[in-house]
Amino acid sequence: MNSDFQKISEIKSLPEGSRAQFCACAILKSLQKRLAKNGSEFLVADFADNSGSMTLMVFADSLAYISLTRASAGDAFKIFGVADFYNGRFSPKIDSMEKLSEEELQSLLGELVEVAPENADAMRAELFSIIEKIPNPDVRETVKYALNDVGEVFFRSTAAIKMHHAYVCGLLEHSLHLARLAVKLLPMYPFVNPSLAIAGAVLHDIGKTIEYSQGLATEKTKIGILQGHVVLGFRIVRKAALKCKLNEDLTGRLEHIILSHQGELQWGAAAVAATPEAVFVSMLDYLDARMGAVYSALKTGGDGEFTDLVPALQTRILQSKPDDEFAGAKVEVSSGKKIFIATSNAHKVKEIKAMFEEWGVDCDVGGADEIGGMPECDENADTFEGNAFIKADALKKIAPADAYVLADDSGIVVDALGGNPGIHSARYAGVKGEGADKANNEKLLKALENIPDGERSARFVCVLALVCPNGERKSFEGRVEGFINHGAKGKNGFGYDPLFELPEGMTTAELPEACKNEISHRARALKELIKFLKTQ
Ligand SMILES: O=c1nc[nH]c2c1ncn2[C@H]1C[C@H](O)[C@@H](COP(=O)(O)OP(=O)(O)OP(=O)(O)O)O1
Ligand SMILES: [Mg+2]
Repeated sequence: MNSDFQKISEIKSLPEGSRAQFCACAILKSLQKRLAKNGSEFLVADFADNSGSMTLMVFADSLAYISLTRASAGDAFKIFGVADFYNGRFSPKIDSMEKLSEEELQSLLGELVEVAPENADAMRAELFSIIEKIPNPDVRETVKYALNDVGEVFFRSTAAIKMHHAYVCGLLEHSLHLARLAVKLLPMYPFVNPSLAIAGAVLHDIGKTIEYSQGLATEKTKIGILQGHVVLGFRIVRKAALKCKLNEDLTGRLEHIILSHQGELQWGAAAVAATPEAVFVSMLDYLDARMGAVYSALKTGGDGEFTDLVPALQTRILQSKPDDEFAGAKVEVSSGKKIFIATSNAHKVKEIKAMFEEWGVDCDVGGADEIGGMPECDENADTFEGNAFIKADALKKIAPADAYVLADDSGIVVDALGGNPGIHSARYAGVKGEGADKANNEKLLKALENIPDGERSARFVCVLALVCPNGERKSFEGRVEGFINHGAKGKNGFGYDPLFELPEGMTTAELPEACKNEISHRARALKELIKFLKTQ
């Protein structure tokens, strides 16, 4: 029967004065009895299909009047009438209407109600994949318990009667949007707890599963009117947290996100957001609710330059697209990680960048000079690791919050000198700046003057310290074994390279850069670090 009825949007655009007959299939959204000036009763009925809505006035002398007096919101009808206009407004004359049988209704459901634009199964799978990323297992279980507790209705419910995401699967779509936003934006705010933020994003509106009747015409339920989705959601989440034995502090903070997500007290929030996670979730909700309202307003459209008034936005929205021939262009934003290297040694930057390029993850590696230069710092720890973190922490203070900071502390450890110069390699000869490498090399050769071959074993050691955007700290060590020769050989590399003889019979200053970057202490540490980054 699909072909023998027309969509409401088609009927409303029939030419004025055509007085064309139509047949529509639509759902009764609301019904009111009114009195005309002459004292006779008439009914005002709002009907909608998935293309739009129309308001019908049905008078007592019409056959349709009898059908309608027995109807209630959510019933679906086949409507026969004539398109007519009154003062330029669509005002059809209704001849008769028949209630759709249950069978007809099921076969037409997709035509009658608006469904979220994204595929429901795919949205559901993506939501669960984000839930699996929640680091804290108790919070993760709490989210799953709450969803399981409310059941399938979460995945079908609308998110609203009118304001935003007001369609089948709108709640799923809106919750997924918040979860996606949370995952994308969390790196910018490392002080926001990720488990609570994602849980709050997924669960913030779960009370709507109870606040709304889940029939074809969404209305508030009795308990929905008496308690509202904020408090209903709080109750669902509290029960889940208690069942999952979430600790008291996390339970209180998760409850607070639900109670405060509505933003302002006059919008129905039970408390003003007072934790980093609650402020974060309420702002994500604000963004997605308003963008959802813009989407619906533009989709419904209208004849004018602007849409009809959008209550959620307190304005009308300009309908025309921007006059921009580049409007379809995708903005290229590197999806990779940003890493800044905390060193004032340009050789280290060059080697690390080359190695990242060779076997890196998708990341953008920069030197400290790109963000204001390496701050002065005192490398006064007594291990390579300690000094590496001193440098990483110094740059972290001025690095963008969503960037990783990586520092390298390295040196040469000579067995005949009891491990010296070791962590003091850079300042071994006490010379700073340009002449340092030369002075260090001369001092080392002098110190080993009387040490015979066979007792000149040494190794390069490198410790890389990584500070992640979320504050996590990791270190990785690499070594390469060799011995100290009797005089500088080779022009490549830096520091002690001309003196460091590999078992193969050449110094690391004689190796081409790419070869050094395969076997060096720095390469070995960096390979471990990249393994870690790939898990991030
Ligand atoms: O592959 C290498 N080939 C030769 N020499 C090397 C190497 N790797 C470290 N080295 C030597 C150079 C310096 O004498 C000391 C590092 O000292 P270290 O404090 O980590 O570096 P640094 O002061 O040059 O720069 P910064 O502290 O800003 O990272 O070990
Ligand atoms: Mg140094």
